[in-house]
Amino acid sequence: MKGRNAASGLPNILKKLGAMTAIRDTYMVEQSLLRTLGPLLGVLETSFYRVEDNGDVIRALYHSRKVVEKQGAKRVVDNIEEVSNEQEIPDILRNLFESVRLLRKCCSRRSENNLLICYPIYGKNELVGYFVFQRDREVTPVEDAIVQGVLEVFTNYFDLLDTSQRDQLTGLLNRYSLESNLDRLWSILAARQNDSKGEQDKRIVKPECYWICVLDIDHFKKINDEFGHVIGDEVLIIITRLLESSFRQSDLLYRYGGEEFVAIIAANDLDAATQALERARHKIEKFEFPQVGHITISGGFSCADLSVLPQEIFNRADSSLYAAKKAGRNRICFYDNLVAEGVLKEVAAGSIDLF
Ligand SMILES: Nc1nc2c(ncn2[C@@H]2O[C@H](COP(=O)(O)OP(=O)(O)OP(=O)(O)O)[C@@H](O)[C@H]2O)c(=O)[nH]1
Repeated sequence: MKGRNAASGLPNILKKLGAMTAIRDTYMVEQSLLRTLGPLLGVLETSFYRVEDNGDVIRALYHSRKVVEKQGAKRVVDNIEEVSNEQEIPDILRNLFESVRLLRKCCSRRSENNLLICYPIYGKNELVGYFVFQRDREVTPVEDAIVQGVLEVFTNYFDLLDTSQRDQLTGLLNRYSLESNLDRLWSILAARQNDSKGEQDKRIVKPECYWICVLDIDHFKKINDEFGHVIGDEVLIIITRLLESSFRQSDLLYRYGGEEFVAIIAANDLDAATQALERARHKIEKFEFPQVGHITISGGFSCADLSVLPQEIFNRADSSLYAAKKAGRNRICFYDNLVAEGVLKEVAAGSIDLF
């Protein structure tokens, strides 16, 4: 793309920015960023790596486009793949990330016949990710200005959306965000199922299952009544931090209601999921809360089974939480076990609409 072409592509760029800012879901906005920048730079593959505070990659998005010809007509087909806990980032890319992080600007590395080019992405002045693509030549000053501009619109809009999806007291994702993420999770699982029928991508380490857990603080009303709402709020914040430190960065944690949290965690099997949840419960049980002393939580969880509606899985976890409360609190119950023990009756899939 020469300078002249880039300028003449302005209406197209504005159209794409308009489309990007019409989206109301943070994950879709990330995808839209790649769909916008790939064609602008004339490349077929782009990637976005989201990083946590210490610089570790927590999520990667890979976008690819190819032109397919069917009955004489050409069509562009694009594909987005999302990977949590990406394990196999090549050394050359890690090295490039490090330079970009230290220099706080776009850097490139020669890789065989191509250049690997990486831009830093900032949110609230902190590094939040990298935008990466490969090409046979460096970016021109005009392209550079366009990429920087698009990245700036992206981060400003992303921050705005992210704020609207977060609970103000704890900073956790809110109930509205859970609703959209549950549907998204089901789409990812469906894509994986199709994937496993075809050729598997060896690069991706896929957890076998996601688990949805509803957690609730025990006797929280008593804490408010005895110590006041300010202390109650402090307890909510401390419990949030304890839960966050018990799960992986790539797991999702929501404040669903007053003293109710929802965790969506990736784990290979029931044992691993139980361990993660028990670790969280135990951490809270052991903690000495200022003024209040010891507090416990109860929880119920279920496996994200694709053949069942997301709302129904949530309902299973929620009824398991109710069973945990009834059984004496300070415990986490698994839905299938409760059904096998006859404590809960299996509800027909899809018959309940919670949201
Ligand atoms: N401090 C504070 N309290 C809240 C907030 N949101 C909800 N609550 C309180 O949370 C309490 C929830 O009480 P209940 O639903 O009766 O549950 P509980 O006392 O925890 O009892 P169990 O769940 O049965 O163990 C109520 O007193 C609410 O006022 C909040 O943002 N801050």
